[in-house]
Amino acid sequence: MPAPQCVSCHAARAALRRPRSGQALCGACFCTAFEAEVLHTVLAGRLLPPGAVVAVGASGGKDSTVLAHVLRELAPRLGVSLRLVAVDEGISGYRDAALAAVRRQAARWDLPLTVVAYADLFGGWTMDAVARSTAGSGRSRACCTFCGVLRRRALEEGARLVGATHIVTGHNADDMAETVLMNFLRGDAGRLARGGGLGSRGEGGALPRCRPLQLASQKEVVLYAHFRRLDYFSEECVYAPEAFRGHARHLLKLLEAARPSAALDLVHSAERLALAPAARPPPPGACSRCGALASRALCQLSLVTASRRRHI
Ligand SMILES: Nc1ncnc2c1ncn2[C@@H]1O[C@H](COP(=O)(O)OP(=O)(O)OP(=O)(O)O)[C@@H](O)[C@H]1O
Repeated sequence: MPAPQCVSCHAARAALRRPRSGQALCGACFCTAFEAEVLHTVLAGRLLPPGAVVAVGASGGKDSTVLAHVLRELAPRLGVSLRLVAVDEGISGYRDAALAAVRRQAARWDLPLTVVAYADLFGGWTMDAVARSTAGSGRSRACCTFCGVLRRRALEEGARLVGATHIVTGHNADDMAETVLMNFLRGDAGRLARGGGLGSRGEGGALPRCRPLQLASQKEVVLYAHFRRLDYFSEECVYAPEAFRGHARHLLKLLEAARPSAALDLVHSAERLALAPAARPPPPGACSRCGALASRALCQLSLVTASRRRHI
């Protein structure tokens, strides 16, 4: 049976059915609709004001590749300029290939790229060194949590280096739904209380951050990359199989099989669960050792480096 006609242009054959709505669209109309939805997310949420210098966290993966491409399309209408900032965590057998993809993208899109490395920012520490130092200690499964904290700091440094006023990352609806599930499963009331808004205005002097793809499903991000023929790096980080996130991902897939809107429902639930400002836990303070943002007395980096010193 031939494919149905695209319900938007009525000229081309449909190439897909949108996973949530079931709408049959051709590739070109799907990409136009996807870009319009991201534009709406940015404008309705007032995420990026005209004149903003936007640092795009570029990992080389599908989400940040799609984000950079869409924002580049929308930049003239939004009145913003873009810089790519990539973080080299020092993960051999993984990050070098991903960085090569980011370099190809920067050249293809003619966007300035800055690479910041953990080793330069954190006294010679790379993720490989952290993983070696925690191996067998029962803390190795926390590698991804730890890396996430350092990456946040590194992205902030990189963004400041290029004169950015805002930071954007490629987290999509599935990523956010997994995080909500993880916060529930860990009983992390503090994070749940902060809710799942589209970004932060910049607590404690940090640059404002936002996630313009937060309402887009992973499937549609992949479809967009396919129809726009984007070149991205698709391998998983070598430390990811140990991460708790994998269980949340599995759980989300089961939920989506029964209820296709499960990921977006979880994202919206997190927004509704956000507590009134007065009932929220206090905002993060400063690490007593290095002064970085921290929700406890010592930040994650100080905790790891302090315990490493004790072992020596
Ligand atoms: N090494 C990095 N350098 C710069 N930004 C990063 C890096 N790793 C992650 N990010 C940012 O954080 C977002 C979410 O991170 P995640 O770990 O899901 O990335 P990924 O799976 O490697 O790639 P992607 O999300 O781009 O497909 C990315 O979309 C990107 O914007």
